[in-house]
Amino acid sequence: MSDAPDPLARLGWDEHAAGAWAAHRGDGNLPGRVAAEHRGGYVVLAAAGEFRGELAGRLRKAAAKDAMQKPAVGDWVALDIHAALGTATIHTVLPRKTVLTRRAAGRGAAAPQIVAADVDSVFIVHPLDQAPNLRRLERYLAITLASGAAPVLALTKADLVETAEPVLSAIRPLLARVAGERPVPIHVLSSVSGQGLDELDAYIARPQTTALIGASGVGKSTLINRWLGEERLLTGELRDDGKGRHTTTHRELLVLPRGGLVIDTPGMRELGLWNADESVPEAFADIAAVAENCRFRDCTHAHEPGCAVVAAAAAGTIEPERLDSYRKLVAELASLAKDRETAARNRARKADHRSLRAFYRDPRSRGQGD
Ligand SMILES: Nc1nc2c(ncn2[C@@H]2O[C@H](COP(=O)(O)OP(=O)(O)OP(=O)(O)O)[C@@H](O)[C@H]2O)c(=O)[nH]1
Ligand SMILES: [Zn+2]
Repeated sequence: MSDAPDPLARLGWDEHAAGAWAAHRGDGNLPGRVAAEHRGGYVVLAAAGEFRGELAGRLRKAAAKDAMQKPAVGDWVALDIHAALGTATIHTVLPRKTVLTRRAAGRGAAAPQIVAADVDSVFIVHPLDQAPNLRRLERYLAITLASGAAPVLALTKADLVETAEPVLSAIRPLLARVAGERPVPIHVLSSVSGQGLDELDAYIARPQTTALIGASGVGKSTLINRWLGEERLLTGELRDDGKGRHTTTHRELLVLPRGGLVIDTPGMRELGLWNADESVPEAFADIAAVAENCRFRDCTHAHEPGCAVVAAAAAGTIEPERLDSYRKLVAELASLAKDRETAARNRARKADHRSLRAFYRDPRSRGQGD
């Protein structure tokens, strides 16, 4: 690519985006990318600059019915730009290349929430000064694999430990069992000393988009600030002394000096599985391979006769913790499926009630919301 890329290339415009856009060329709209979502609306980036985005009526209605249709940070969208007002109407979300999705937080909600769209890699961030929570890493891995983006393990705060070896040897076996052609890369980093940062150039150069996930305080914002070359994001320290700068506490797509783009995902406590039916077995390829030999296809590997997984655990070829973790994620997927069924039934029932009320012109239905 040339030294002076066209403005869309600066937003991560790639073959996929160009292909997705082809269907919209000629309808008068312009392509743009969702950089942030606020309570009242969106921030979108386009070739002509940054605009305040709002949803077109039709898209608003579709998004209210189905959360996956709602524009998310990272999405390419078709815009009607009102340059004089600094605003843009978002008409369409272009077909996504990848989508990182979690189950919306909160009790009983059987709805998805998009964490980031159209990312190429997802950095799963873990600090070296903490013992790795393998269960948590397995969950991050399953969610990342489900997104279609490439998982990368970023081990931060290398300056705080003498050696990364204990954490590496705990994590390596877990990553070695992930199905797929490419092994999951591991990077040992420090945003303080700069160690390992030059290994990351491939992820943060044009036209790559990278999302960072991980618990609070693992060093996501600090790493992004390093990439930005400025203290743009609010980090733990800044938060403590409460200095006001251009800071952010929400998901935001940022353009990096090297031409890549990055999405921070601060403050995400829960990462419930959503579309992970296939990626959980992918993250547990070792157990999934053994499970092929279970007597029942829908074996939960708990108490069924002829369970090959339980037999392998008894024989010591599968670690009990790993089996336990796998079972928990499989159970979470099963309960999600049940909650989704219930939610769908309730929606259908509500629709029936509405049409019945309309049919009988029930006076109670007048002036009463539901
Ligand atoms: N020693 C050391 N400290 C670091 C490093 N990276 C981050 N920190 C510190 O760790 C703390 C948390 O870092 P953040 O970057 O705010 O963590 P975060 O992952 O963005 O956290 P949330 O925004 O809450 O999700 C801050 O005090 C940082 O200064 C590092 O490489 N070395
Ligand atoms: Zn079984």
